[in-house]
Amino acid sequence: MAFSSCTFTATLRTPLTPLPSLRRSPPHTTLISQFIVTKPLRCSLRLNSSSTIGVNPKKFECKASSSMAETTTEKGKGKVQVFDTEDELAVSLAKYIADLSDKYSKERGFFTVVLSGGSLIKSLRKLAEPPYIDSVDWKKWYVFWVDERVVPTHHEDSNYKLALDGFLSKVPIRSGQIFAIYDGLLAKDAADVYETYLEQLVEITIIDISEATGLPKFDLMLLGMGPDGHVASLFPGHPLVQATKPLVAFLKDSPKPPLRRITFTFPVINSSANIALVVAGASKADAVNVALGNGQSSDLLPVQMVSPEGELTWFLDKEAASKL
Ligand SMILES: O=C(O)[C@H](O)[C@@H](O)[C@H](O)[C@H](O)COP(=O)(O)O
Repeated sequence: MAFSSCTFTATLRTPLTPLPSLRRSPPHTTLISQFIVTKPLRCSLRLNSSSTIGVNPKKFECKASSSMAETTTEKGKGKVQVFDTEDELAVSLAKYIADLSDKYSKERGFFTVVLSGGSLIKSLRKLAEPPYIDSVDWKKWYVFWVDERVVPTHHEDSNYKLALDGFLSKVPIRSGQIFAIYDGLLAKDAADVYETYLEQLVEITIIDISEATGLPKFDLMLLGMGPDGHVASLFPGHPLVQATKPLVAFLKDSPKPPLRRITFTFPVINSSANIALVVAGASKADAVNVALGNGQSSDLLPVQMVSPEGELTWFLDKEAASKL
């Protein structure tokens, strides 16, 4: 990468605190030798007799659930929770995140969280309310983005602005621990700088490292999914879906506007300790059915490639699950 340390610190967003003592680490070129191709997700839903969701019990087995959700787990394939309403989904999501925050804050002294854009941010609203606003150890949080649109951070399309307005401005996370993708550079340069920044944070152990891949291992990645099954800015049929490097890539041809975006690629997404896929609304039902049910697609949907080193948990509302 063509950045001196001096350029690197100068490229940080103004609200952020630079880490001037950091030295640049070598790139991950020796660490990513091969992309681990993941199998499509399959799950087995278990429904009780009082279930109101539209799942065909012939396709799925049923088992005990929490009071608000139908919960399914199949070893290695993820946990699937279906909620009657998006509000119930948001309540459960807040508890899930708060529990992980507690675990990693105690175990590691840090909690690294990756956000996406879209409706996910609204679904985080319960974290900014009691009891979590008071009980979560917010000073341990370090926040990142899985993707960003190449627009100024005050632009309506900015994922940073979306998260700031909808979530981050309502919780006491230190501004120096919020790592936006820098908007003042060419897209490729901004992607390179962000990747270098991740390397720096791995070096000082704020971001964990995957023993399996040698890549940054985030404690929690919160992903939304588009109706076409895209996650992050990895779209069906796009070459970046199969990319093994860089860890942070740019594209100029996003099928979803805006065209120019920056995105993590699957090797780093799948090195995560935990991934939550948060999906609500009927427009997502077909893609959910391809990923979790018997639905067919001529393309491998990007969401089918989400397979973290750790735990995968789906948060679905009943509309998104309606074709299962
Ligand atoms: O920048 C983006 O566009 C997002 O990061 C993107 O990956 C988003 O998460 C999905 O498109 C789902 O968005 P919705 O939940 O709004 O459908």
